[in-house]
Parts: sequence; structure tokens; C-alpha cells
Amino acid sequence: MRISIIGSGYVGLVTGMGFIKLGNEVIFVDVDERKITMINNAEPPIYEEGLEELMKEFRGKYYATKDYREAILNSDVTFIAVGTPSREDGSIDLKYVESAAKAIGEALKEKDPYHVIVVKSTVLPGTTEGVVKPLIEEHSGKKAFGDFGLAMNPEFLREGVALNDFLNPDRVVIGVQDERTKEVLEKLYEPINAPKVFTDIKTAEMIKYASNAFLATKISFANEIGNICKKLGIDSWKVFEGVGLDHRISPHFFKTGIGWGGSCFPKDTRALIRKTEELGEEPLILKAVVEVNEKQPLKLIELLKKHVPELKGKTVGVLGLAFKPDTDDVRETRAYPVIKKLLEDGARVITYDPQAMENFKGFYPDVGEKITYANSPREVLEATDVILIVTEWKEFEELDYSGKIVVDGRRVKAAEKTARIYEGVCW
Ligand SMILES: NC(=O)c1ccc[n+]([C@@H]2O[C@H](COP(=O)([O-])OP(=O)(O)OC[C@H]3O[C@@H](n4cnc5c(N)ncnc54)[C@H](O)[C@@H]3O)[C@@H](O)[C@H]2O)c1
Ligand SMILES: O=c1ccn([C@@H]2O[C@H](COP(=O)(O)OP(=O)(O)O[C@H]3O[C@H](CO)[C@@H](O)[C@H](O)[C@H]3O)[C@@H](O)[C@H]2O)c(=O)[nH]1
Repeated sequence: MRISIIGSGYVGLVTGMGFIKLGNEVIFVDVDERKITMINNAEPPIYEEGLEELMKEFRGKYYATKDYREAILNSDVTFIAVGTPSREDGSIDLKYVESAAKAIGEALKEKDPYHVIVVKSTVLPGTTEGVVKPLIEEHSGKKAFGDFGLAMNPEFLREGVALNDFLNPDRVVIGVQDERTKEVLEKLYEPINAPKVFTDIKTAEMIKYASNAFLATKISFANEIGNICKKLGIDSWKVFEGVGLDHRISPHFFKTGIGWGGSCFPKDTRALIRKTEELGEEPLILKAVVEVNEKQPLKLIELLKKHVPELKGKTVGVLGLAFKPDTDDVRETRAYPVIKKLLEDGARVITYDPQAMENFKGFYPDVGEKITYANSPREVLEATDVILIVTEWKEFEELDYSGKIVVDGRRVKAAEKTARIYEGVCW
């Protein structure tokens, strides 16, 4: 099939390359010229395992453009994969979705054959039918489900293992209303060996939020229990090994530490909280889940002060800036509140991350420009005896932490074994 993808970021690019691997052709659309040039040179604008190889292997099966008209006229299905960030007040910001829907509408004016539009961005229930549909209809002069198809197909991939998650998902959720659109998506996803859940459109939208909210809840719950364990001298990882063996519970997303960051859990829980309040309901659990998560990274500093009570003038090494390993993404990384607090307490910070240093500096200039970036993790260990571990990159397992005071937010075994003084956040 010929597919166009609007928004060539973490989801758009991975989804597009995944569809290409399944035998399709893709036109990527973006507003960012840098991304367009890089994609056309088969260079991934983001770091994601396996993406570069795939882009090189399938050169010729895709290209990128900023021209919506060209992309729509030369494809049968269009996925919207633009960002849906938070506004100041935590509510969902739909400005990218709205501008994409308008531009798709304009381009659809000239198109006769039945074209299917699929919302892949994470959007609150009601958005596809209440915002995207009317905008496309208004700008194209055509009617949804008669002149063009419309569906909502949330994405569940995790950064770092995104290609594998896209190609081997636990399930594919497709919210549709009309039979013609359903047939197109059934065909497109046929090669993927996973249960296909067909629902109405707003149920598909809600499945995405409920999934992310539940996973975030699992981690915050584990961290709350983990904080109790720490006080009682109990290893919470052992506790959740025992808990997770109950098949009703499952062992996943119970890794205690300094909490969840990233481009999804924080903004999606916030958006769901705002929506719940708008509906006149009280999001009691969701608010607690967020509150636990906001406090958790600062536990690192509390524990550090047990061993280094005065941080003023001290150099502290921070290992890891990405919100998790195997990505260069720093959106809502726990490294930000940790480094911010260290600087407020008068410490100097030297840091290393294999992929995310440039992004961190650009994304958080208020702290990013006040810290030192090392060329290797060893350089951090040479610069100071006081180390905080924020992201569990594999290479941090290969270091010798002898003589160091390490406070670990993610459980790096090598540090646990070799450090002079070792404190785990919840173990
Ligand atoms: N990152 C993830 O792991 C993940 C996983 C599942 C779902 N999601 C959801 O997918 C959506 C995209 O997330 P992302 O992380 O890929 O975002 P991203 O910021 O990496 O990518 C979005 C892209 O859209 C482009 N864009 C913005 N406005 C545009 C427009 N009008 N026309 C064309 N391109 C435009 C941006 O330049 C950017 O390249 C969000 O709704 C997110 O919640 C993300
Ligand atoms: O047991 C765990 C698991 C994760 N985390 C943290 O949780 C955050 C999110 O991790 P992960 O879920 O692996 O990364 P994302 O790429 O943000 O993926 C989540 O968000 C995506 C965007 O919606 C969804 O598609 C995925 O299904 C969902 O897992 C990271 O900061 C992790 O360090 C923990 O602290 N403990």
C-alpha cells in the first residue's frame, strides 16, 4: 500500500519504516526541514536501535517532503503522528493535530479515490470525531465515512525498542466506524501477528490513555512500596519479583527507582487528569500517581546528603541524562529535577550520557548550560568521588566504582558491587 505519514518523529518515523518492512511504500511529511533532509539522506534524525540500518536498506521505498498535497495525492492511507504535548495547565495541546487536519483537508479537495485518514497520535476520547473530522470536512468539502475514511489507531511502542514493538506488538487497536476503512486497516495490519482489537473510535482513544495511566500507576505504586522497603531495610526488587509471579499481576513495570519520565506517561497522565476534572469527576488515583513520581527523583539528593551533607562547592557526577536507556530523548527526564536541585544546593555537576547530552543542553538551557559534559563515563569518575546514577545505560555496568560514593536511582549492579559507599533508592 502507499502510505503517507504526517509527523516524522519517534512514532512517525518508526511506524513508517515498520510499514515499509512489511512491504509498503511511505511518504513522510514534516514541517521540520532538518528532519526532511536527514530522512532523504537515509539518516535518522533520532537515535533508535536498528532504524539507521533499515533506512539504508530500504532507500528508494520512502522519501520525505513538506508538501501535503504531493503526499496525499500519491498515497492511499494517511497517518497523523504529530506531537500532542501538554499546555501550561496540563491539558492536551492539539495545535499540531489541528494544523495537520486542516492541511490534509486542503489536499483532499483534489483527491477522488477513497482516502483513509488514521489518527495515530495519542488524543483524548472525542478528538478524532470532534476535532479532526470537522476540520478535514471543512477544508476538503467532503464527508467522512462517505467521501473519505477515518480511524483511530493508537500506538503502544516504547522508545529504545520501538521497531520491535511496532512489528511485534501485544495487540493492535483500531477504532473505526465504516466497513471500508476497517477493510483497509485489516489489510495493512494483516502481516502483523497479534490480536486485532476493533472498537469504535473513542474507545480506541481511551484504551491508549488507560494503558499509559495503568503502567504509570504500577511504577508509582512500586515506588511507594519501595520507599517503605528502603526504611525497613527490605530490597523492593526482591519484593516485586515475588509479587510479579502472581499471573494476575505480572512482573512488568515494577522496577522501583527514581520514577517515570519520557514523552508519554507525564503528559498523558496530566491530560487525563485535566479531562477527568473537566467532566466533574475527581482523579484521586491519577493525582497520587503523579505526586509520587514528582517526589521520587529528589530521593537521590536526600540519600546523597546522608553521606555528603554539604553539597556547596562539591563536584557531583551524574551518569545518564536520557529518560531511559537506548534513547536520546530527554523529554521529562528525571535527570532534570535532580540536576536542578544539585545546582540550587551549590554543587558543580559533571555528566555523561552516550546519546542525550546535546538534546539535554538544548532542551533544558536553564541547567544544561551550567554543567560540564564529559567525553566518557570514566572521565566523570576521574573528576569526582560522588556519583549519582540516573539512567541505567549498559556501559555503566562496565565501570569500576571502587572508592566512590554512589547513590543509584536505577540499580546498576557494578556500582552496587564495587562502590565504597552504595545507596539504592528503594533497595
Ligand atoms: N514517543 C513515543 O514513544 C510514543 C509512543 C506512542 C505514542 N506516541 C504519541 O505519538 C505522537 C507523536 O509523538 P512523537 O514522540 O513521535 O513526537 P515527536 O515530537 O518526536 O514528532 C512529531 C513530529 O511532528 C512534526 N510536526 C509537527 N506539526 C506538524 C505538522 N503540522 N505537519 C507535519 N509535521 C508536523 C514535528 O516536526 C515532529 O517531527 C504523540 O501524540 C505521542 O503521544 C508517542
Ligand atoms: O518498571 C519500570 C518501567 C519503566 N520505568 C520508567 O518509566 C518511564 C517510561 O518507560 P517506558 O514505558 O519503557 O518508555 P516509553 O518509551 O515512554 O513508553 C511508554 O509510553 C509510550 C508512549 O505512549 C507507550 O507507547 C509505551 O507503551 C509506554 O511503555 C522511563 O522513565 C522508565 O525509566 C520505571 O521506572 N520502572
